[in-house]
Amino acid sequence: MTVSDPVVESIVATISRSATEIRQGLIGRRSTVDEENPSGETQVEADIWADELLGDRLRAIDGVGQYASEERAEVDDCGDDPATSGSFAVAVDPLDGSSNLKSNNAMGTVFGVYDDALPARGDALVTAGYILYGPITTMVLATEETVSEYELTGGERTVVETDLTLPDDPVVYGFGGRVPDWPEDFQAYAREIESELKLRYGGAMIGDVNQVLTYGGIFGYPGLESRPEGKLRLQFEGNPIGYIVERAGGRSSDGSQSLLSVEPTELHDRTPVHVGNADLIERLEDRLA
Ligand SMILES: O=P(O)(O)OC[C@H]1O[C@](O)(COP(=O)(O)O)[C@@H](O)[C@@H]1O
Ligand SMILES: [Mg+2]
Ligand SMILES: [Mg+2]
Repeated sequence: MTVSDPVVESIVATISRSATEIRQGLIGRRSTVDEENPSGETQVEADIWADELLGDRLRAIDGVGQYASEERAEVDDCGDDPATSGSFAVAVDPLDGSSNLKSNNAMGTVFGVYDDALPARGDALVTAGYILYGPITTMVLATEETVSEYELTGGERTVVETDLTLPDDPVVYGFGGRVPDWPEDFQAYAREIESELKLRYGGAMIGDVNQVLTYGGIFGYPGLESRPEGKLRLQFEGNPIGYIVERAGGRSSDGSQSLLSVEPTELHDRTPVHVGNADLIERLEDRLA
């Protein structure tokens, strides 16, 4: 199954073909380097390597006007301006959850294809997806039409599900950040959810969101007392995940509105992120109001 726009298909094919290589290249690249990314976080060798690999390949595609990643400070202009031409901007979190490399746990790659210049609102996304490096390498891809799941091996992508939707009856939840750092209203909401659903938290947004897409439920990384803007980045994490979950029939929220309506101010903006079954997100917004 391919995406109807040839440039977007080329972007998706490039990322999915690179995924098996990225997975293989993690070996020997687990240690931290003496560098910080633009969000002030320690980088591991693999973060920088995966960013360079994806950046080189995506910038070479005709019709990609901008490449941006969590690992580089500025937008890389590599073609026509996506705001005024038919070009696309690609925003990537090359390795999501890379601190899990040390303990050898799940990680991912997240991407969003915008038809506007970055930083852009999530409703400018035309496609978004993620790779999950679990026991099997899979890709979840959301387009305007549908959400599909693929298995990736040796550069090939094989469809396993063409119309992925969030199960109606929620089963799992996962919330990031230290509990004492959660604002009181979020703590009260979490107490309710704990009594209804099962905890699933692995410390990589992609792994945790994939649990929610598989079983139904809610994933959240809230605004914290010490950091009201939360931890996750709007362009590289919040928008793509919000788009995917909304396309799959769920909802996304920054605590008061859909992530896709959040107005960005800077490329590396952070935002609280909540995604999951619509009724759970509505309840959350009521509690935080
Ligand atoms: O360790 P914490 O505070 O629970 O944070 C976990 C969150 O941070 C992240 O690892 C941030 O992503 P990066 O690894 O891409 O910086 C998310 O994947 C995850 O949801
Ligand atoms: Mg991430
Ligand atoms: Mg990352």
